[in-house]
This record gives sequence, structure tokens and C-alpha cells, in this order.
Amino acid sequence: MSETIQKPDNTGPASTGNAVTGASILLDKVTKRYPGQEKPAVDGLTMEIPAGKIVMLVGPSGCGKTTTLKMINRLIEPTEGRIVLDEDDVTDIDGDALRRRIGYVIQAGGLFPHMTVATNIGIVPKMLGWSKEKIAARVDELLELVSLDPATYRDRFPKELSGGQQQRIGVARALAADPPVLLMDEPFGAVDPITRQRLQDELLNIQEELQKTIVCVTHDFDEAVKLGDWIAIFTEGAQLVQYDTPERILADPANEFVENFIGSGAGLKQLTLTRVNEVELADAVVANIGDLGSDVLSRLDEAGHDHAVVVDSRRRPIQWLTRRQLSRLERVNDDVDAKLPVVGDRATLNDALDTMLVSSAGAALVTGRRDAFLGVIDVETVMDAITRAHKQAMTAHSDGRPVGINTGTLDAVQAQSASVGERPGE
Ligand SMILES: Nc1ncnc2c1ncn2[C@@H]1O[C@H](COP(=O)(O)OP(=O)(O)OP(=O)(O)O)[C@@H](O)[C@H]1O
Repeated sequence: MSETIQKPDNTGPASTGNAVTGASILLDKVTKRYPGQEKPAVDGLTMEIPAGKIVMLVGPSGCGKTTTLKMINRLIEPTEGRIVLDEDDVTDIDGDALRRRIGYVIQAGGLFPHMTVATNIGIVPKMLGWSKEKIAARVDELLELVSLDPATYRDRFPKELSGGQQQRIGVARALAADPPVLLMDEPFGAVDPITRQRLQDELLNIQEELQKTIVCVTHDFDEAVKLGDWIAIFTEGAQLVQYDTPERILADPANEFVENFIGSGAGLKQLTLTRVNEVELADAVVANIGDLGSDVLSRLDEAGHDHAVVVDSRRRPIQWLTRRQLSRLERVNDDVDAKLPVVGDRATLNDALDTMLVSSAGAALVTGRRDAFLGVIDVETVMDAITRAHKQAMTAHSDGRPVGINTGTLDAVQAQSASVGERPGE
């Protein structure tokens, strides 16, 4: 079933113009047999992981995700097959040296309890022989990157940190020597849902800046959809059932196993794929403090609208007034409605929908930089966006999809596709 290689267009996060610092990874027909086990934990897996992308490994418990991940930095030695970083075959190089080129993040950060935050972060740079000053500067830079104030946190011990803070330090430590590859094993598994969401957002921000190659194991399919440029869905023996963009997996699951794995609400999950700044916002009539109520009402008539958005001197929305409310006002005042349904333009459509539903307004006000008002998003816009995303995913071009199979080496796959002019499965 995984013999088919499909190639949609690579619809990862919008390009930011930052240089890719990640390395590509190739697992070439890699197998792991544990002693005493009848079946291999990973069976002949060939998988390309493109440079600068986030690849999420998902699948049922025991299917071989962690074994696959740990073979990349050779915490687990493959029984057969090759691992190639960029052009460099690293299958037989010294494991310790390899691990200095690959950051590794585990649940709860995996910090050494008897070392301070700074010492934890500086471990690899110290092994690499960096000077004290260079390490200290790097520690502070990384603490800033993961949104922790260096002066407050650098001398703390792990037990003096919250779960989310420990996890951030784990990420900072993995990035210390600026490795091209970051491996993450259930990195956000041990924190509460809200902290988890925040850490995921932070990881996306960091990735936008650094463009590492990130391979991440998760049990949480929603997390895979949110973070992944590509998602690899495995079944037992690390058999690749589908290796594709989140959009394509949601719109066109390869088979019933994937459908079951995605679970219900594929349409709603698609909402996490689109951000508010990707959809067209509706215009609104904007009123300033001090405007005459009657003037604002005639502007509403002209525009054919029923609501006006009141903004303060920095264009931040403070009220959303109906015709009725306006008709009672001589002039617009500076009251601030604490319950305004507001979303930032980087929020997902899912967040926007939540805001609309909670406010029962059927719409939300969108703000951009420095919380300035940008426009209105309504339920119809969100619904249209889902339909459009679904159609796009179904008809997307299939260029750039990385190879993922369990039936041959990359060379064999390429030779086969060259002989027919394209990759198989098309
Ligand atoms: N050290 C080991 N010795 C023997 N068998 C092992 C060892 N480690 C893992 N296995 C087996 O290999 C298979 C794959 O394990 P692996 O940990 O890679 O799965 P996983 O998909 O990461 O699972 P989970 O989601 O439960 O963490 C399982 O059947 C497991 O029991």
C-alpha cells in the first residue's frame, strides 16, 4: 500500500525569506531488528526529509516512531540501511560526534537536575571547546529566543521552573551549537493544553527564523497538523501508509486506516491550517472617539452596514456599536468593551471561530501589528475558506513531495521513476 508515491505541491509555511540552515536527511532502506523480537521494529524504511522542513511522525503505539527517530542520531543503531545527512553518509561515523550535529529534545526537556539552566544549555558548546564568554553570550541569546528573561532564569535549577519553562530550556539546549537538525520526541507531551499551544506557536516562530530540519514524534494528530510541513503516518514496522502535507492527508486520506487515525472532524481540523491573515476580511465602518452619532449612522446607511467599530487614537478597537446603540449617543465615547470578540491576524481560523462562537456575534474583529484594527471576519468567510482549502488540496500539483516507501532504496526508486519519466504512483 505504501508503494505509491504521491507528490503534491509543498505547501509549508509561507516563505519568509530567511535562509534555510537545516540539512536534508535520507533514511535509505533502514531496518531495525531488536534482539529477541520476531518482527523488525522498522522494516526497510526509505524516507526523504527535506531541508528546512518540519516532518511529523505519527502512528499507533509501538509502530516504530521513536526507533525511527533515534536511528537518525544513532541513539539506536540501524541493523541495515544507510542514514545520509545532506550528502554525507553518517551511518558509520562516530555516534557522539554525530549527536553534536543533531539537537535532541525529549519530553519535559530532559534537563540535568543538578545543573543550572545556563550549564544545561551550554553542555554541547562546552564539549565543543567554546570559550566561557562565547558560551555565556550564546546562553543569553537562546533564552531570549525561547522567550525567557536571561537575568531571571540563567542561574535557576530545573526544579525551580514550570513544565513549560523546562520544555523551553530543552529546546534552547538542543539549539545551542546551532545544529542543522532537531529531533523531538513528544516534546510537548508533559504540559497542559494551553502551555502546549503556546509552545507550539513559539516553535513555529523559532522555525520561521531558523529554518532547521525538524523531525518530531507525536501522539497528537492535531499537533502534527499544526506543526508539520509533512506528516508521515506509520503502521506497525514503520510501514509508511501516507507521507504527505497535512492538507492532503485531511482532504484525501490514503485509506481507511488513515481515516480512522485522523478521527472525526477532518473539516474542523482544516481550520487549524489556515490563518486569519490568509483570508479576505470584510470592511467595516470605523468611528473615532468624539464622532457625532448621527454622522456615524449616515455612514452606516451609505455602506449598508449595521455595526460600527470604534477605535482609539492608536486604532485599537474598543467598542462595536449597533445602530440602536448609536442612535442613543450624541457623540461616540471612549468606553472600552472588555468583551469585544477580537482575534489577532496570526490566529488560526479555528481560534477565530472559537472567538465568534463565544461572543455569539457571528463575526470577530481582527487586529494586526500593535493591536490595530484591520477588518472583520465572519462565519461565512471561515466556511468559504474551508471549502476552498479542501478543493485546493484535492487538485494541488504534486511537485516536491519527498519519497517515502518501504520497498526499496532511494536509488532504486529514482532509477524506476527515471525509466518511466516520473516517480511511480502518478
Ligand atoms: N530496546 C528494545 N528492545 C526490544 N524491543 C523494543 C525495544 N525498543 C522498542 N522495541 C519494540 O519495537 C517496536 C517499536 O517501538 P517504538 O518505541 O519505536 O514505537 P513507537 O511508535 O515510538 O511507540 P510509542 O508511541 O508507544 O512510543 C515496539 O514493538 C517495541 O516494543
